[in-house]
Amino acid sequence: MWKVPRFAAAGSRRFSTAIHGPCKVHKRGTDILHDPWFNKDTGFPLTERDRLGLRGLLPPRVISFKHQYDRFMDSYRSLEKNTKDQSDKVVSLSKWRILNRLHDRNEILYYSVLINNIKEFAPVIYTPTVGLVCQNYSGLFRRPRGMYFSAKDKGEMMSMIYNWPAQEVDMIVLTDGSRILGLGDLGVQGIGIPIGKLDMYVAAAGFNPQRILPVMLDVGTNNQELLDDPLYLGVRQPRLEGEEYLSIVDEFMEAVYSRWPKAIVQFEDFQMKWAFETLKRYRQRFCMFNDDIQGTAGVALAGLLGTVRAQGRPLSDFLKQKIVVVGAGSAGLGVLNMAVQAVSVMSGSAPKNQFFLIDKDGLVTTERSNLDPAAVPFAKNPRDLEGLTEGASIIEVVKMVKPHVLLGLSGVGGVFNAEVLKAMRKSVSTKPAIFAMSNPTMNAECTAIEAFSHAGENIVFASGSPFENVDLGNGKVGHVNQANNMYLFPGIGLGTLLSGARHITDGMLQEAAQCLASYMTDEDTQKGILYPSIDCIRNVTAEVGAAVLRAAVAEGQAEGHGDVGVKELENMSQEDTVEYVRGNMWYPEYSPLVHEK
Ligand SMILES: NC(=O)C1=CN([C@@H]2O[C@H](COP(=O)(O)OP(=O)(O)OC[C@H]3O[C@@H](n4cnc5c(N)ncnc54)[C@H](O)[C@@H]3O)[C@@H](O)[C@H]2O)C=CC1
Ligand SMILES: CC(=O)C(=O)O
Ligand SMILES: [Mg+2]
Repeated sequence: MWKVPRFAAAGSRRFSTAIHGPCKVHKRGTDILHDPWFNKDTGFPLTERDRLGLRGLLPPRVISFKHQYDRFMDSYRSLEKNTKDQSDKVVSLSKWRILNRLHDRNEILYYSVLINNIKEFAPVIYTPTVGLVCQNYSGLFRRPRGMYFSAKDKGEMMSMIYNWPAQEVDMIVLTDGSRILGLGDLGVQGIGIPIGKLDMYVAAAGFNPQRILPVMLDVGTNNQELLDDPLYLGVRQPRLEGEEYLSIVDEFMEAVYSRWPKAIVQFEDFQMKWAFETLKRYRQRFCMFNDDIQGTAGVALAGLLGTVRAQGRPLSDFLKQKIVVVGAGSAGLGVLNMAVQAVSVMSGSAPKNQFFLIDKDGLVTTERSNLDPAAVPFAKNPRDLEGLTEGASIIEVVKMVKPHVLLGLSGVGGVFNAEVLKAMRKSVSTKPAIFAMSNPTMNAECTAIEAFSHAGENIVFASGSPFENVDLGNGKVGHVNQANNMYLFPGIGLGTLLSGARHITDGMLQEAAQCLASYMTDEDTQKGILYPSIDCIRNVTAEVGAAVLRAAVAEGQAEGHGDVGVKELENMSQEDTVEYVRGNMWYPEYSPLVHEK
């Protein structure tokens, strides 16, 4: 059953004094300075410079880590000051570039500034700026990051995978670039998304950046503009389809698991047909999940349960909520699948006329010709619809249903227009909820200001990309939530890794969603605050990771990790498990480097 426990927020460690064990490095001299995993810039102590053949290759003064950190932040602040009159696009890309240059030079310093300023930097390395970066990636490209497997590499992947320099990989984020955020097919340029997601894995879950791998599966693109662009860096051919496509993904998955049998693969931003097909094809064979289908679903469900609490109602009222989902793609259908599972768990039966699904052709009913099989369970029987017919528009549905929640995962900016939002004033809920979850910002179904000004001040609002809170006048503030799968995927990954599970089950994902749903207090939810601040994302991830791990143990999926066996996992209390997960998070600190041939 869905419970409502509460957890104390924990602060992040800023500059830890913990002594790290030495780190082996198989290089010397300039090779170390050019390797962002090991480079400390001017921070190398003199003894280390002697040991590693660095003496004379750096200016003589040794700069402390804190000094390096402050120096970077000062440069960042100057850049902000110097670009303040420029367009949003120029400012965003300048911020991304300065962070990216640090990422390419010194990862410890990069992750330190990222973790300590996550609220400010997440919108730069993740949504929305990552969308702009992907759109311009071929021009922005300077240094490679991650791996690229293309349609031209068929038959070679089993050996190519050994080109990756790390002996161990824990987490892979894989895309084929076919549906990047709400921006469509960006081909090879979509690599920015795995990179941004994995930055969130490091920042939120403390994955070791030496054990993560962003991957682009370049099977061509159907984006003619990119095919015509002389700078385009991907394979210049239309996307592979059917068996040809699947054989490339199969070969990649076999190659990954032959080298790293315990790695976890997150599928990200695949167009809907391949998102569902690959999930079905691999989830029983490999330790993988689809973030857009499963991660998004858990975050949305947590938000939907939060809206029930925001109305001051018991969670069992979820069964009475009318919810209109706009967007019948991988994300929208993922949300509905999980919402239906939650209803079944709560009531023991299927939902009754509670959920309404709308796609680009309007309300989805059983009368639809060519109904997508994945949408069939949510297609309305016209007999159950009073006054609505197949293909009814959003405004017609909202006026007729007067839903508690209007949730957008359509990828279409502005589709919740003034008329639709005004119609939400007639919602049967005391606190109507509007979730404009599409990314990046320009693809959000509405802005926060539009939602509060048209739908009224008593709404609950959430968006996929961040918006500022809205000043409602008279000292009142309209709270903006960020309903983004970043609240779950890091914990799903970390909990799975530490459990040693070979598969990611529905039970593990449901526990992740429930944990997030119960994270906020009643007091917060009644103020319209459904999700925690991103500032405490490591704490959220520790709780979510522990919930996933415990579910894996309870279901007999866990096999243990490292020196910690299943028996020890079984004997951990809930608090012990949270501490165990937290204790396994990597923190960016310089370790002494020891040369080994
Ligand atoms: N906030 C979050 O955590 C997440 C947000 N998303 C966002 O959700 C959006 C959709 O993602 P997917 O489902 O994977 O895409 P998709 O391409 O699989 O599905 C899009 C759906 O929207 C429908 N649609 C298009 N135009 C419409 C219109 N004018 N009115 C109503 N429906 C319309 C399409 O028919 C389709 O069913 C993207 O913008 C993505 O960034 C996706 C995953 C997570
Ligand atoms: C957040 C995310 O995964 C998306 O917009 O696709
Ligand atoms: Mg995604």
